[in-house]
Amino acid sequence: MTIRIGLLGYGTVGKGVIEIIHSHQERIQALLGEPVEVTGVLVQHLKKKREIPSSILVTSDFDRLLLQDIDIVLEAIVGEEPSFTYCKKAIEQGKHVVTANKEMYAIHGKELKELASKHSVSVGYESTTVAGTPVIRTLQQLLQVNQVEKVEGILNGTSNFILTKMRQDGTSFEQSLKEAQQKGYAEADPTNDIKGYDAFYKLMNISELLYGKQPNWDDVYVEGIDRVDPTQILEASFMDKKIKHVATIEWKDGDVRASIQPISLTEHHPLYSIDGVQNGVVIHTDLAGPLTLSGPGAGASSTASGMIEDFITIFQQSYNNVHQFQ
Ligand SMILES: NC(=O)C1=CN([C@@H]2O[C@H](COP(=O)(O)OP(=O)(O)OC[C@H]3O[C@@H](n4cnc5c(N)ncnc54)[C@H](OP(=O)(O)O)[C@@H]3O)[C@@H](O)[C@H]2O)C=CC1
Ligand SMILES: N[C@@H](CC=O)C(=O)O
Repeated sequence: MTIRIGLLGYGTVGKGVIEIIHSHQERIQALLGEPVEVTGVLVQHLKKKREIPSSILVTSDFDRLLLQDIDIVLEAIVGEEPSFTYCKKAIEQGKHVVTANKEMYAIHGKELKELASKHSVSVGYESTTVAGTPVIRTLQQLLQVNQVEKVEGILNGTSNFILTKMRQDGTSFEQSLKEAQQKGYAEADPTNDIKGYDAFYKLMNISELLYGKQPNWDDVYVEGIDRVDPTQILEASFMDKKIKHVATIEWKDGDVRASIQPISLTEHHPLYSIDGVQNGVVIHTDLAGPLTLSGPGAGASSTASGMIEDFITIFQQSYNNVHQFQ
């Protein structure tokens, strides 16, 4: 039998997913024992020209996609809605879901997981947070015994790319943002990237995983990189420091505290050397000590890789009759 995938979105990430399924078909089939096929792709603008094989249904009607008898939905569209409605509907019809949509997941992740558990399916969300760099997987693994006291992270590829270009090459903010958009790092509307909200949603997903709750959103200080001045970057460089956009979450005084802001770091900080589109997290644990994990924070290949890894894990678990990611 073939495993049938319904893909939501054919932008940077959606295209990356199709490419990996095509280029790694043999490997995936060896892992799952069955061939894998994308049977339908959901898009917003049907008239856009795309190079999608004619065997794949291209539609803007989600119900039509569901009629394709799919086993799993890979969701790579943008924003809270209609993403949440589609994921919910898919789960209610017994389909697994993998999402890269950090905003939707920060708002509705908990509800989706509970619903998935009721319907004996799974939800994967690795790519919501630092693309395909396995931050979620690593935290899930650590949580078995360790207590994670604090996580500090550079969580937005676009912001780190821009700050690095401004510092290393003296490129303007505007030009660096343009390059980040051309490379597929920035969102089509980059407001959330440069104002810190993209990192905020990722941090909320980490919070939910670590502490089973999120801080009150109004209590979280969120500042983006849009007001960082080239002279501040230069002044930091003169003192051998780098300005980095750092998101922090910790358990303090019986509650979760979080903040997101540009901070000047010395070379002794583990996030100091993380440049360009690379992101990184420092995980402070009680037993394993501080651990640093870094990798690409954005881009087609990395993000699609995270989604495919989730997809494989879900089917391996379902063969073993285990459901539900943490
Ligand atoms: N780019 C990256 O590096 C990363 C992205 N993500 C997340 O992945 C998701 C996709 O990102 P990305 O591929 O960059 O985005 P793009 O803007 O490149 O592509 C978005 C795709 O979604 C489709 N789409 C948007 N809204 C709707 C809708 N209402 N109904 C149906 N289709 C819709 C668009 O259709 P059409 O083509 O017709 O316009 C397009 O194909 C986002 O949630 C993003 O935050 C996560 C990690 C990294
Ligand atoms: N726009 C995001 C994409 C990945 O989540 C970023 O730049 O980090």
